[in-house]
Amino acid sequence: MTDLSRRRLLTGTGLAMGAGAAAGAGLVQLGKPESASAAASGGSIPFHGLHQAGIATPVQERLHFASFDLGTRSPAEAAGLMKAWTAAAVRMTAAEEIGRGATGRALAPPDDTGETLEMHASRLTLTVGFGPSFFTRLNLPAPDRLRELPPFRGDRLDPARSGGDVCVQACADDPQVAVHAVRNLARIAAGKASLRWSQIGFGRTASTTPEEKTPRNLMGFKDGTNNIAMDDRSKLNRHVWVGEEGPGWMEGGSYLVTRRIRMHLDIWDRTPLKQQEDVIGRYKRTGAPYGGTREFDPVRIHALPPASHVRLAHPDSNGGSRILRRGYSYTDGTDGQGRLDAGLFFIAYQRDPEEGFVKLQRSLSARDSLNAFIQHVGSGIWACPGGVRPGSFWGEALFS
Ligand SMILES: C=CC1=C(C)c2cc3[nH]c(cc4nc(cc5[nH]c(cc1n2)c(C)c5CCC(=O)O)C(CCC(=O)O)=C4C)c(C)c3C=C
Ligand SMILES: [Fe+2]
Repeated sequence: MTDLSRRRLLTGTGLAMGAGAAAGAGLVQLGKPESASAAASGGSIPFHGLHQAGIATPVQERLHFASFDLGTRSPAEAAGLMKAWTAAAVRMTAAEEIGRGATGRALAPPDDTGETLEMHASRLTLTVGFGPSFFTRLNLPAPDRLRELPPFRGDRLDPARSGGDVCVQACADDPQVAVHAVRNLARIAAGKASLRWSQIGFGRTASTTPEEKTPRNLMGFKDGTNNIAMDDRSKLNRHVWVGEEGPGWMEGGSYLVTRRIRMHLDIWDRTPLKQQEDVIGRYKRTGAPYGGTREFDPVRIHALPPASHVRLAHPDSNGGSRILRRGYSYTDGTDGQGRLDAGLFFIAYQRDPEEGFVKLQRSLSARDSLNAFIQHVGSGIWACPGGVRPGSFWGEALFS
C-alpha cells in the first residue's frame, strides 16, 4: 500500500457521508485509524461545505495565522492563486501530499515540503479572508461592511503586524501541520503574493462546543464560556453568517477581526486575586460569574463591577450584540526588558463588524478595567467568503 493511499485510509477521505453535510455539522471524519492513538490525534474536517471550515467547526489546539500582500494588480492572477491554494488546501486538509507529492520527481523541487509525511490531518482547517486593501489593489468592489477598523483608545498598532491583502487562518491539533500548511501556501504564492506577517498561537482560548472543557487564557481565567456554540444555528445565522444582504459571494461567509493583544503579565501576576476577579467579573477557579456559583450560570450584569470586562462585553450591555470568538494565546520570546512578549491573538467572526467587534471595542476601550493590563498591538479585518463547493475555489464567485 502506498503512503498516499494509507493516509487516505487513515483520514477517511472518500467516506460515503456528503462533505457539505459533514462540514455544516462540524463533524470530524475518521476512517479506519490504525490505532486508538491515531484516532485520538485527530481525523480530517471536510474542506468543502456551505461555510468555510475553521469558523464554526470545533476549535483545534494550535494556530498559524498568516497575512499576505499581493504582488499583482490582476484579478485573473489573484483568481489563479486562489485556485492553486484551494487545490493544495483540499489535499492538505485530507492529509494528502500536494501535487506530485514530497518525492515526486527527482529533478524538480518537490510539490510538497514533506514535513507532514506520515502525520495525520490533525483536524487541519484553512480559512481564507480578503482585507480592504485586496479590493483596492485589484480594483474590485468591496463589500459595504468591510471597512478599515476605526482607531480605538489605547491602540498601539504596529503596521508590520497589521493589515494585509489576504489572510489564511490555519488551525490544527498539531503545530507542525498548521505551520506546514502556511509554509506551502506561501511557497505556492511565490511571485504572486508574499508573507506580510504571521502569528503562531497555542492553547485555544475559546470553545465552540459546550461539551468541551473551557480552556484558560494566560491570565489564568476560563475563556470562551459564553461563546456562540457551533450547533446554535439560530445565533450563527443571526450573528455570524452573512445572509441575503450580500454581496452574493459573501453569503454563508463571515467577517473576521484579528487583534494581537499583548498582556502585561508582570503587572497581572502581582495583582491580588480579588482584584483580578473584579477586573473580569468572574471567579478564577470556577469561572462562575459574580452572583452565581457555577461556570455556566447566567450572567446578571448588575451583579458584576461596572467596569468589569464581562459586564461591558455582555450582550445585555450592547443591545444584544454577539461575536464568535476563536482566539489563541501566544508567546513570542521576550521584549528585551526581561518581560515575556505574550498575550492573546484575538479572533472574532461576525456578520457585521460595525455591530460586532467595533461596537464592543468602542465600549471596552473606553471603560474596561482590563485595559490596565493589556495593549492592542496588531489588527486586521477580513471578508471571508462562503464555503467552497467541490470543483470550485476560494472566492470564485467574486472573480466571475
Ligand atoms: C471586542 C471584543 C473583545 C476583546 C477585544 C476581548 C479581549 C479579551 N478578553 C479576555 C478575557 C475574557 N473575555 C471574556 C468574555 C468575553 N469577552 C468578549 C469580547 C472581547 N474580549 C465577549 C463578547 C465576552 C463574553 C461576554 C459574555 O457574554 O458574558 C471572559 C469570560 C469568559 C467568557 O465568557 O469567555 C474572559 C476571561 C482577555 C484576557 C482579553 C484581552 C487580552
Ligand atoms: Fe473578552
